Amino acid sequence: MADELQKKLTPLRERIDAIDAQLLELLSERARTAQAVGAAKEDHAGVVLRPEREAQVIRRLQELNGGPLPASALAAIWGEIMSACRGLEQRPRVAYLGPQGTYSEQAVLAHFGHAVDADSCGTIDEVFRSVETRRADFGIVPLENSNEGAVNRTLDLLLTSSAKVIGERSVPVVQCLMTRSGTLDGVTIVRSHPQSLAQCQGWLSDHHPGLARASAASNAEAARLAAEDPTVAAIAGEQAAQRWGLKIVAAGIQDDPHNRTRFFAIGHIDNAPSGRDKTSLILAVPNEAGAVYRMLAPLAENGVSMTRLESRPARTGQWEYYFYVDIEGHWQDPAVAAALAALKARVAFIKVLGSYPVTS
Ligand SMILES: C=C(O[C@@H]1C=C(C(=O)O)C=C[C@H]1O)C(=O)O
Repeated sequence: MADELQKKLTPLRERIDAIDAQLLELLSERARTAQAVGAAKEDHAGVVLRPEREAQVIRRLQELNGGPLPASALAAIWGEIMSACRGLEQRPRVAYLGPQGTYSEQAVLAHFGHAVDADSCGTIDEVFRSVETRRADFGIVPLENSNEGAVNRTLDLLLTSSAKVIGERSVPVVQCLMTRSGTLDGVTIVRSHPQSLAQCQGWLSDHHPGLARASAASNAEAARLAAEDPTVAAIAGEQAAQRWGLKIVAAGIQDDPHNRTRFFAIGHIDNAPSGRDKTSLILAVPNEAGAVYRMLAPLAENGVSMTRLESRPARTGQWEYYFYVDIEGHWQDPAVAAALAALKARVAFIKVLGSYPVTS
């Protein structure tokens, strides 16, 4: 029986080895060609990383794809290929909310691939500062969670920052309860980022109503604390358990199984249109009847779809708000440009945070 299987496997494995050798040859040729592009850019002081071009490379292959690999697999594979290719020219330094093992770190790798120097920061403020002072080329900041809504600190910092939004990345969130021993024996407190505690509050109340809850600066920081103290459990992603040597007590404990967090990539580059883009704006209008309606009318009049609307108090004490709006299209697209021109004439304040390729 084993012989029979071996007889079938041997030629198939030989075929895979031969294909891999061919792939390697092609990948090496691709890398050399990308290096030539890099050299040409250097001659013209161009930026190495071009998000719109990378989005187009992936979309073209997804269109060509006849299966069996799914579109998401092509995006992951070519994302890494392009990361490795541009890494030969320049590894971008990317600041994120650390420590290692956070979903922000996962978003860094999903967005930029592994050929990066990922720079862990203690706070979202520090991520912004790092990008603003050009210590980092890019930053990854959490923007919204499908369960808990906006990350207010990020919204507030976007208002005043000189950094532009250069990309978006959505990461599935699978929360796990973890401890040093893999059990809750002797555990009195569970720690996590407040958003994560909120995402698991139903499960915690049902399964461990007696466990005290306390906040931590990040999920991975909670994991680090749990690694130091056997009376502490943490809620974090699986990668944090690996990073801090913890064992998982229960996995997938978030109240919504489809929980995702959306991140913004921030930096100083201006993306050209990729063909399928979004633009993020901040708007403010006078505090008077019909103002929000008038604010949004230019979008509808120009056939521009709004994909997100969020408000934050302007902190003037007068019930004034900033509106965070995402629209479909690039600021250079004629319909978007017309809508923005009309908006500028109507609103008290407008800031275009950036246009960037849609990543699905
Ligand atoms: C090679 C280039 O530079 C980088 C690498 C890319 C790639 O490997 O395909 C694509 C865009 C850039 O981020 C290019 O601009 O074409």
